[in-house]
Amino acid sequence: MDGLLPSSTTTTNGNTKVINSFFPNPVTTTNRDYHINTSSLSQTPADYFVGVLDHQSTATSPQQIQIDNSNSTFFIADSIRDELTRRMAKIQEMSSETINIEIPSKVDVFIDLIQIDQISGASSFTFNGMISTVYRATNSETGQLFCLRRFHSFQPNTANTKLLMGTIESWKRIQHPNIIPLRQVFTTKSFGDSSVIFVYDYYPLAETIMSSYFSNQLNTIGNNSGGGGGGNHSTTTTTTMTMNGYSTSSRPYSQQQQNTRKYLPEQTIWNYIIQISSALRTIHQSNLAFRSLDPTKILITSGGGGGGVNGTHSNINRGRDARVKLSFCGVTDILTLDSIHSSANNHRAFIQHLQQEDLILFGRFCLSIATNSLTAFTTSALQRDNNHHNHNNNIQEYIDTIPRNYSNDLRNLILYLITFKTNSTSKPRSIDDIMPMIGARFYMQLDYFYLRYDYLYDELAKEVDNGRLLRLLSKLGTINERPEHQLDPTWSETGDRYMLKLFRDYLFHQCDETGKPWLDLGHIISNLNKFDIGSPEKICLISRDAQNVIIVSFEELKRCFETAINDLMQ
Ligand SMILES: Nc1ncnc2c1ncn2[C@@H]1O[C@H](COP(=O)(O)OP(=O)(O)OP(=O)(O)O)[C@@H](O)[C@H]1O
Repeated sequence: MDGLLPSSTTTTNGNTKVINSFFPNPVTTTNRDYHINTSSLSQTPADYFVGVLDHQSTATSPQQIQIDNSNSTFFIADSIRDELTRRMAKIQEMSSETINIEIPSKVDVFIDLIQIDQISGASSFTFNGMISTVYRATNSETGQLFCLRRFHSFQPNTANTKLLMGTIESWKRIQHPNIIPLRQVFTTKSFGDSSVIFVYDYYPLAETIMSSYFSNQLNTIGNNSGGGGGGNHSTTTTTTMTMNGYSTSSRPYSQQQQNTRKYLPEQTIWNYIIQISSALRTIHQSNLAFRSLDPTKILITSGGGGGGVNGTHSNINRGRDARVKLSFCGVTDILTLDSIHSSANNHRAFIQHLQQEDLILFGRFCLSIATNSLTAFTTSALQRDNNHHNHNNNIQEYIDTIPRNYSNDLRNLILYLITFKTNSTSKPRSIDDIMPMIGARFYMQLDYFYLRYDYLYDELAKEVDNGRLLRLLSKLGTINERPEHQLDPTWSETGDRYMLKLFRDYLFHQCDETGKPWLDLGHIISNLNKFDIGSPEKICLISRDAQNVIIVSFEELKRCFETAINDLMQ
């Protein structure tokens, strides 16, 4: 129904009048009545082509009940439609610009590979000396889209295939709303080298936290290791930085201009904390560690624009309904296979150590978003490894800035996560420890998401109705004027199907008194609804040459329609 403007309505004495919405100069509806009653039957046939709109308040379809003075009661809210439309456009993007001779036409079962985010024009990511490239691809067997992360020139470790397969299976089993699931891992020579491909679910328009919040700071890393606050822009376009063991290429200056946001609302930070901690909890409970927690590996998959619970834009709610997901799951484990340990005890201790590292990285991540400083993440990452004392001093500077903008609770949570305990006798921390620190904010965020859920459900209901009408119209279009049935009496101009053709004219091809096309979405929708439910109400159908006039009920039309569509489907 997109593209058709909705009708507005007025209600007088229990009658709802749908006012022409479709065209700028609507025909006045006051004197129009499409209900076939004795008085209307006395009209001339031509009168029936004049606009006909008048809903009784005892409307029989949900669509009629929904109609009111506002467009938003008729169609899904603009903010949701915008986001979904942009997603669809992204999905359908098959741009010729991205045709790249280095990309094979088929990799395993995947076709139509398009490199995602070719920001610097080159593969931007290295891990353990391996270059990584991310593609969107279509599974040729199912038509589903996936995200393929390829590591170039991979030498598989054949020493422990059982452990490798076990690790892959453990990651594939993880299902969580804040984790992008790993579907498959395979090696391929399709790119002309020996590559390993990690297959993940694809999220159109997903944006990394890095590009969403920190792209304007990338070039300052390395030059600026002081206290919190965003850095100045540099006009350099190809700086390379190292973060958490990975090297990344920075964005061009034009891209850095996009996100110059100051401090995030505290609720948004708690929103991220709740979602990411929940993901880590599931990973840790599965005896695994994420090992890659940094701003480039956390994706905002929806709601980053701050639509708000009811679709209204507000800065206060910016990011409050953002959905975040951890990407890159399993990569470190599978590529390094460094979890090979002879005894079960060693293995447990090793995983526990990695989980502690996850908590520290999580703390650094929270610190960086709370201070709006990528340096808070990278400095602490580097300095912790080099010198604990300096590390603590510099981190303290960042932590001290938190209460200027946020609660002590947030500060304490970050401090708890970030504090690196060297004492091997101290009890290992668990992600569950932070639950009491989040406290009642869980409820606040949950309430917020429930409200959003209810709102989205209501919006969905409108489109369900529109979807029903689209299916009805598709069937009607399929039946009408099929050339191969021209000689078949049941399909001919005198048969049952003829009425459906006249009904099509009745819906779409009416003219006003002056012979001008009369277009009204309300007329179309209300009559389609009556047709769909097979209302006993009658209408008058007139042939184009005005020689045939047929009085028929919607019920009868529906019977013709069902017979016709059943015939076609056999
Ligand atoms: N599952 C996914 N669905 C959709 N897009 C994804 C998915 N995983 C990653 N992406 C997108 O692919 C792009 C590249 O991902 P990557 O993890 O390499 O991030 P990056 O910011 O380019 O990091 P780096 O600079 O370290 O390479 C990012 O724009 C990210 O949003």
